Formats: sequence, structure tokens, C-alpha cells
Amino acid sequence: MRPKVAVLFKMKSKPLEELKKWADVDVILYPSVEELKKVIGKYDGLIVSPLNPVPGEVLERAGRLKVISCHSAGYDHVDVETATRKGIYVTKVAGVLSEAVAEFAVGLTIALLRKIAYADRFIRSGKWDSHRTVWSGFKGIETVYGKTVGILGMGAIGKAIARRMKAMGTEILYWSRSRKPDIEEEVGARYLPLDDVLKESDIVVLALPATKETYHIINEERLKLLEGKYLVNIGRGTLVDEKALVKALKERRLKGYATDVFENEPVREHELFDYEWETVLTPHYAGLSKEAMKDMGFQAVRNLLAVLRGEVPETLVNREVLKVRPPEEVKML
Ligand SMILES: O=C(O)C(=O)CO
Repeated sequence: MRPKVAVLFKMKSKPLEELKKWADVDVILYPSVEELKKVIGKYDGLIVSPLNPVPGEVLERAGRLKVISCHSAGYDHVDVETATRKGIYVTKVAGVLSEAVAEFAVGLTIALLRKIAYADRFIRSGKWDSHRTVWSGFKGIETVYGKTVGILGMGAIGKAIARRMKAMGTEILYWSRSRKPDIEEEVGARYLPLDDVLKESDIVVLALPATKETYHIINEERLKLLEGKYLVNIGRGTLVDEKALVKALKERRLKGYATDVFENEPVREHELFDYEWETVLTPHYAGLSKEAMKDMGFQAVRNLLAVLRGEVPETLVNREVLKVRPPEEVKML
């Protein structure tokens, strides 16, 4: 029997075609949790994006589901604990979007310090009447060159950010779960305890995954260490206590915040919208380049098919699932 697979977002057509060679595929664009609960029982596999929450209440109804393939490096939108208990394999993609996301992190940093997004809105709203308006209105613009950049999280994305930042004439500090001698050697990055990175950097870039340990890692206390500095987030919204962050902006302690991610996405209204000069806000699309999306699509499809073939993909997130349901019990291709 051909497996039945649901893709819950608009995946690129080439990887989708590849998937269709092996499985009967339904594309259901961004279903709500309630909608997903109604149909989940029909599927052997799911391919999901970070904007497709798959909570435990959905998985409890997933009678024949064998695999959830995340079309992302992050997998915090899936209840992995429940998936594991139910013998559902969860996979992620790796190595295919680091360059795209790192490039975006640098873009956000430059936009934040040089006020590029602000300036774009300024000119479009017809306010550019003279050079004087710009010179007197655009005060306190800073270069990235010459700054100290602290990177929290030195995985593939963190390293790709470090290389780019170094090339822009910055010093690199970092904190990560483990030391990374390769990047220390390559760009002279210095490993420091987390709070020291915050104290000694001018710009802090968050490139951490969302886990229990990293939840609100930038909280009220740590924001005090960021006085007069910039914060950039391409990790996950939950890394930052947004309420405390807004307070720090309001009290002019934090100089600026650029983020691609939010505690609750999608975002239609947010207190951060009031800080036009101090923030750059983008809708969780750092990985959305044509090249990265195609590579991610193929890897997500390969991961899903590997599980259905009774193989163990390298990027399996929940290895404990192998004890709950061994690969030969999942195999249907
Ligand atoms: O891959 C991910 O987890 C992303 O959020 C890409 O932006």
C-alpha cells in the first residue's frame, strides 16, 4: 500500500513531485489544530513548517502516523515527547539553510545599526524634503565595523554568522553548550560564560534552538547586561522575554532589537511596532531563499521516505523512539 502523506505548507514543486512518486500526497495549507485533529488519523507521514504547530492533542489522534518530517532546523513546534511515546519518528533538516539564515542575521544587524528599514519607510512616506531633515533626524547611526559581536549558539548557523561578522571587521565572542575549537581557530572567536558575552559585546546575536533550557534565556536580569547594546534574534521568539524586552526599549536601556522570530507567530499586532527607530521586524523567513527552500524540501522528503523505508535518518530528532517502535515496524516502502 502506498503511504499517505500530508504536507501542511507550500512546499517547492520539485521536492513535492519527488514525494508524489512514492506516496499519495495531500497538501493542506496551514490547518488549525482543530482541523488537523479531524484528518490526522488518515496519514502515515506529515511534512511541516515552523508555522504548523503539532501539539500532543493532535498526536493522540494520529492512529497510523509514523513520521513527522520538519521542513526546518527547529522542531519546537512539534510535541516531540508525545511523538516519541507514540512511536512517531521526528526528523529535522540540517546543513541546508545555515548560509541563508546567517546571511539574514547579518542583514538584520546592518539594517538595525544603519536604520535601513526605517529609512525605506521614511522615503516612501514622502518625508525626504532636504538633506537637513535626514542629517538632523537620523541621529546615532553606527557602523557594524569595529564592534564586538557576541553569538549565543555556535552550531552550523552560529559559525556561518561568525565567519561573515569577522569579514566585516568585528571581534567575535561566543557562548554555546560546548566549545568549538574549529571556529576559535578560524575566526579567532573567544569562548566566554554566557553573562560575560553579554557584558563584553556591542551586538548580541541569538542563534540558539528553542528548548526548555533556552526558554527566556534573555530575561529581565540579562537585559540589564545589554544596556546600550543591540540584540539580534534569528533563533526563536521564546529565547527572549518579549515583555521585559519592550520595557528595556521603553526605558532606553536596550539600543535596538532586530528579530525574525516572535514568541507567538504569526504577529498582527505587537508592542514592538511602536519602536520604529529601535527595531527591525521580519516575519520568520530567514531560511526562505529559493536555494535553501529547494534543498530543505528535498531533505525533508528524503527524511520522511527514509523512515517509511525502515531506515534511520541522520537527522532523527528523537532517537529514543527507536526503542518504542523499531524501524522494521515502521517500514512500509
Ligand atoms: O529552519 C528553521 O527552524 C527556521 O526557522 C528557518 O528560518
